[in-house]
Parts: sequence; structure tokens; C-alpha cells
Amino acid sequence: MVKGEKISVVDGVLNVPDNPIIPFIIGDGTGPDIWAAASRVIDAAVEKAYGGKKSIVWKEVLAGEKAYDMTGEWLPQETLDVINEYIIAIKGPLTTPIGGGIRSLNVALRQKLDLYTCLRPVRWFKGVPSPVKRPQDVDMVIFRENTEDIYAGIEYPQGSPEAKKLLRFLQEELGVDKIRFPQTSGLGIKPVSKEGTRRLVRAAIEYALTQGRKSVTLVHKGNIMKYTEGAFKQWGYELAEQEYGDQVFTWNQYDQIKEREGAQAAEAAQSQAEAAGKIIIKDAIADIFLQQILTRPAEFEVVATLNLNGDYISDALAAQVGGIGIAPGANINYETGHAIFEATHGTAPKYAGLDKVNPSSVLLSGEMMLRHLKWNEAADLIISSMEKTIASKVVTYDFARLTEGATEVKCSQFADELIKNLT
Ligand SMILES: NC(=O)C1=CN([C@@H]2O[C@H](COP(=O)(O)OP(=O)(O)OC[C@H]3O[C@@H](n4cnc5c(N)ncnc54)[C@H](OP(=O)(O)O)[C@@H]3O)[C@@H](O)[C@H]2O)C=CC1
Ligand SMILES: O=C(O)CCC(=O)C(=O)O
Ligand SMILES: [Mg+2]
Repeated sequence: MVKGEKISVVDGVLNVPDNPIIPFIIGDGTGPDIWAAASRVIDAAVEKAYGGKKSIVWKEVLAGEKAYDMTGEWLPQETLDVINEYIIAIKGPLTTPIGGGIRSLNVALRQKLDLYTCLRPVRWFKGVPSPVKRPQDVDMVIFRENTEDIYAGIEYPQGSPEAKKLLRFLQEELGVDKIRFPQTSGLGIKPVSKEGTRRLVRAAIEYALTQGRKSVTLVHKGNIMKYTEGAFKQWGYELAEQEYGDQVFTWNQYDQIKEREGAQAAEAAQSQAEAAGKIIIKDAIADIFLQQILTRPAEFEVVATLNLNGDYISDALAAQVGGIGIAPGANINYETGHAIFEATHGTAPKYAGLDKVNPSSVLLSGEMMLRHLKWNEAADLIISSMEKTIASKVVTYDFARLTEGATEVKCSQFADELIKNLT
């Protein structure tokens, strides 16, 4: 058996040995099915690409139901320590109960390791059934802030001593008289910071610059939540202008030119910036954005947004390219180099243990991980195999039910097909 080595970060650069040890969390619900399938494909792609010279040494770490059954803890400290030490990890989905019980372990992992970017690329694979006419126009990369917003978990149940105390403070100290039914309200707090916004928007702009993307759209609900979502927009524009002055043109600048010199001059300035290859930094209010990504998706490329908006937007966009079964993602801290790759979907509990669901989301998260490690040859093999397999119409239930003439296969059989098509 190959003895693995640790990935390290040297002078801010990821140093990847030929046999990196990569921790994985198998996940709850359908997690074991999709992980078994996806990890086989990842291993086969690496073997095919490097002929045995490189391989991943998987190291299981515990979280969720398996961790609770084995250790009595949902998220053992050891799991956090191991991921911290080994830098790069991958995970299956973990269950979060609704309306009570433990807080999200998925969110806890992101917060505890400060993985502030949730990176979710959304693209269409030819042949995947889609509810829209031109799914090929959807090619967006979402940068969702991953550590703040109402996901911070500062929430108090209705009638609790904490809720009563906070209510009293709001009413007596801050003169709040707008809570419609104070005695029967649960309360939540939404922290959004300048630092959190700046590092997220910086990551989005860096991505646009290095990947040759034309625009970054700041998505917010700043008309209603002025000092959180509105501030996100303002801080985002400020960061873009301060740090990327000659490489970007912002709609904030557009508005200033319009006010000073009129609409024609502003239009001309934007056209000139586009012609010069500058990145356009624009913004959209979240509700209309959800309409525009359906009606004119080609206008959006990189999206930077807050935590809750990003959660909604990523599932909505996934639907346009074939659904959550094919939506990958990663949680990344670009300063420390730590990253956990994970599918966008959840545990899909009704299909648990049936060897049925589509393993593509976690597999494509693995593909993102390989690319992150600069193992592009193996990543490319996964993409071309995915294209061939989907074109042959041998697919899991989610695509089969929408594809005429498809052959429906199980999760594990889909992995077999993918491995066969790694050529
Ligand atoms: N990062 C994480 O670990 C996440 C965890 N969760 C957690 O997962 C649990 C269930 O959440 P829920 O809201 O039902 O969302 P899920 O994403 O688990 O499932 C919703 C639906 O999406 C489809 N789906 C999900 N995964 C796949 C797949 N691999 N292949 C094909 N279709 C798929 C199924 O649709 P259909 O019924 O149409 O076949 C499924 O019923 C909750 O506890 C939630 O908190 C949720 C999101 C992310
Ligand atoms: O943590 C959870 O249970 C849900 C998280 C989620 O929906 C997401 O990250 O997209
Ligand atoms: Mg979600």
C-alpha cells in the first residue's frame, strides 16, 4: 500500500506530493452511495492520467451520524484538526434537522476552518435535460460568502429568556417599536462585515481576472437590508475601485459619470472599459437577479453574494443545467490554502441506501479538487468521460426521467460507465 504524504502550503503556494493524503467525510443519507461511486472514478482517472506515478491516499475522518454513532460527537475536534493539518479535504452531505436540534455541521466546518468562499461553478453538459431553452447560456461561477449573514446562527427561540432579553434591549435601549408581534417572535441577527465582504469580493475579482471572465455581479437585497446587504454592495464597489483601479470599471463609476456628464458619457465610458478588456463590476438586487438568470443568463459570469442569497442562487442555477445532481462546489480560504470540496446538494434521505442518486455533484467536486491540486490531466479525463457518458444516454434516474431513450442505471453503474469512458 502506498504511504501518503501531507500537502503543505509553502510561501502561499500549495505543495502537492505525488501521493497526497486527503481526508474525506463520507456523509449521511445518500453520502455513502455517492462517495463510493465518485471516489472510484477519481482514483481511476488519476491512475489513467499518471500510470501509477500519482495516487490519492484517502483518509476517512468522521462527522455527522457516523461520528455520533462511533464517538458520541457530531463533529469531533479530531476531524477539524486533521483537515487543518492536511489542508485539502472532500466531503459528502451532512444532515441538519429543521427547527431545532444540532446546528448545521456543514456550516460549522466552514466557520471553524474559516473557509470564507463557497465556490460553486454552474455549467451545462451537452445532453443533460434542462427546463430552459438555452442551458448552454448558463456559465456562471458563484462566490458565496460562507462565514457570516444569518448563517452565523445567532438566533433565539420565541419565548426563551434570551429572546425576551434581546427584545427588551431592542425596545428599551434602541426604541424599536416595529416588531409586529413581539411576544410571539423568535429573533435572529444577521452580521455582515466589511472584512468579510472585502475578502469575498477580492476572491471573485481575482478569479475573474485569472480566468478571463468579463464581469462580476454583486447580488444583494440592499434596498431592504441597508446596512448588511446594502453595505455589501458599497464595500464591494469600494474594494474593486481601491484594489483593482485600472483593471475594472464599476457601475458605481458609471453612476458618477452619468451624474457629472450625462448618460451618453457613462455609456461611452463603459464601452471603452469593455473594449480595453476591463472587468465590469456591476450589481443586482437579489429578486430581479433570480428572474434575469432565467431570462438572460449569458449576461452574468462571476457572481459575488452573501450567504443566504448564495444558497438560493446556487440551487436555482443548478436547476437550469440539469439539477442538483450535477452541481459541484468547494469551500475555500484563499489565504491559508485550506479547502473542503463538497456537492451543492444535501443528503436526499428518501434515496439513502438505494444506490440510486447521481454521484456527479460530488464527483465534479472531486474534479474541482484535482484541478486545485493542478492535476489537470486527471480532471480533464473526468470531464471528457462525463461528456461521453451523458451523450450515450446511460444516466441515473434524475436525468433518465427527463431524457427520451435513456437507459437508467444505478449510482454505482453510472460510475462503471464513467470509468469505462475515461479514455
Ligand atoms: N452541504 C450539505 O451537506 C447540505 C446538506 N443539506 C441537508 O440535507 C438534508 C436534505 O435536504 P433537502 O432540502 O431535502 O435537499 P437535498 O439536496 O438533500 O435533496 C433534495 C432533492 O434534490 C434531488 N437530489 C439531491 N441529491 C441528488 C443527487 N445526488 N442526485 C439526484 N438528485 C438529487 C432529489 O430530488 P427528487 O426528489 O426530485 O428526485 C432530492 O429529493 C437536510 O438535512 C439538509 O439540511 C442540504 C443541502 C446541503
Ligand atoms: O447545512 C445544511 O444543512 C444546508 C447547507 C446548504 O444548503 C448549502 O450549503 O447549500
Ligand atoms: Mg443549499
